[in-house]
Amino acid sequence: MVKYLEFNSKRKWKPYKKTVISSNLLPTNVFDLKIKQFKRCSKLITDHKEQTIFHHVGSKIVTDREIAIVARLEEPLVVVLGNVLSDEECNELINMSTDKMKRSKIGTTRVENELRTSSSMFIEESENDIVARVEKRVSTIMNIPIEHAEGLQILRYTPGQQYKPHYDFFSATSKVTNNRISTLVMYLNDVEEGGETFFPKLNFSVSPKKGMAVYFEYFYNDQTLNELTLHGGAPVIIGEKWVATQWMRKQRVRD
Ligand SMILES: O=C(O)CCC(=O)C(=O)O
Ligand SMILES: [Fe+2]
Repeated sequence: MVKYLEFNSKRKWKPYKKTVISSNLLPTNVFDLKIKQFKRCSKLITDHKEQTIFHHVGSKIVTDREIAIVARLEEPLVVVLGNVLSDEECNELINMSTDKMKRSKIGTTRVENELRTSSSMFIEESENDIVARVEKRVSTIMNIPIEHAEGLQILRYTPGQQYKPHYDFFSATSKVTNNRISTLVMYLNDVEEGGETFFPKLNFSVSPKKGMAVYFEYFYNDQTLNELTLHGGAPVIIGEKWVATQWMRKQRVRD
């Protein structure tokens, strides 16, 4: 009898006993052997996983609302979340921003650039009760104190507008010392067609849905994991797309 490991319902590796198949006897069930190989491989992967900022497990995050963990990719960590914002909060964020929209400015130099063709604006910190409530919730979800948060950025895309693949962190050559470490993109409306947030290196995309969000982080020691978070906003085909993006920095940016 030999001890094997299996992943139990509480996400813990538990030993279990199984009779070993003698090496000079071919297993009658090849599928059984494949399962054993898979278990050994997945144990190796788990052992080498890097620590993440996002610490929530299971299917829920309890804040002032109950957030649903809908799907997750482990490394790099990309999490799809449901019920992040109420309809009222989405509508209010859109209304607040509509009048203030300017052509998007991107990067540290804040120049206009074809990388992003949407319009955007930053919401001042805790501009009203709704913003303060959303920021608090976002800080709980992202597991980072609100002092590390840039102001919420609101983006509006009309048909044909997009955000080409990019990294949210600044490159080593940019000389930014307090870099970004994680992102939460919240969808403020339903888009009739197009506008997916896509991760070309992961072959993964998320369709916008009002109140839902996608979270990802890029604070890994292994730079290749950070670079797998390349992402963009696909062109909107029909309708409009509104998102609120929260970027978190390694060190505080507010008092
Ligand atoms: O619009 C999207 O889906 C992505 C937005 C984004 O990448 C960002 O705001 O950094
Ligand atoms: Fe981005």
